[in-house]
Amino acid sequence: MGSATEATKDISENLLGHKKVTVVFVLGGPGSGKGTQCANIVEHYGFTHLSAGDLLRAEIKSGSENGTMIQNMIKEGKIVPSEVTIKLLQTAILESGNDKFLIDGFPRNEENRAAFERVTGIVPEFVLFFDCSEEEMERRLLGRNQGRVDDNIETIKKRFKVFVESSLPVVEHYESLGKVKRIDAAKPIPEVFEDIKVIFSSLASKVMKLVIISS
Ligand SMILES: Nc1ncnc2c1ncn2[C@@H]1O[C@H](COP(=O)(O)OP(=O)(O)OP(=O)(O)O)[C@@H](O)[C@H]1O
Ligand SMILES: Nc1ccn([C@H]2C[C@H](O)[C@@H](COP(=O)(O)O)O2)c(=O)n1
Ligand SMILES: [Mg+2]
Repeated sequence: MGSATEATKDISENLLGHKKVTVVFVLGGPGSGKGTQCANIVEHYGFTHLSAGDLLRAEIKSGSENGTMIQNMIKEGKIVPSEVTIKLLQTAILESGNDKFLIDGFPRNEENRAAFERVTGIVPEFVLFFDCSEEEMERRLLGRNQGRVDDNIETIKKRFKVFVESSLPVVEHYESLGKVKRIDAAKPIPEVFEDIKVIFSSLASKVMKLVIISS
């Protein structure tokens, strides 16, 4: 029964306001394929995908007072202050109507991580980490063609530096807690998803067991 109790704690004891939620952080370098695979996970496992970068880009488009600051930071490959990004994530979670979320590209640094835990009380179920070489990520970003202001070689180099210096320590933090599930993201898209399916199918059966135990 020990493991069932632990699983209950992990899945249920995070609260956002009065809402209980399950969160998976999806981390990896720029262009490692996070967004691509989140779309697959949503389709198969019913999660809501919240990309911190997409939320920030939507904030720029909305004409918000923070828009210019966000735009400049994204162009420079810098990380936007946590309070801005967390507010966007909190609003999206509360408005979603869902109770399970893929939070993609967040937390990006220690400040993001600590502030999110402090403000929301949410501890991730696990971290899905996309492991990919810079050479491959650079090739993908330069071929992405989605009109992003940061998909140019100058900004890409800056984003890689920020990733190594600020984001990898967050992954190491979760690794020390035994929470990281590492994916070889250099494989072709369908093969990466096959590896991801193993992880999410086992999460789904863990949740099913919990439902049976508690009913
Ligand atoms: N496994 C893969 N093999 C080859 N190309 C891929 C793979 N996964 C994604 N791509 C392509 O690489 C590009 C970047 O993918 P995606 O946008 O999913 O990355 P990301 O990790 O979300 O990047 P960012 O952090 O910049 O948002 C896209 O053009 C996508 O089609
Ligand atoms: N937690 C975050 C996530 C993203 N940003 C900014 C800086 C990133 O370079 C940019 C693009 O993000 P992506 O779409 O690549 O995940 O958005 C941030 O400041 N903080
Ligand atoms: Mg993305």
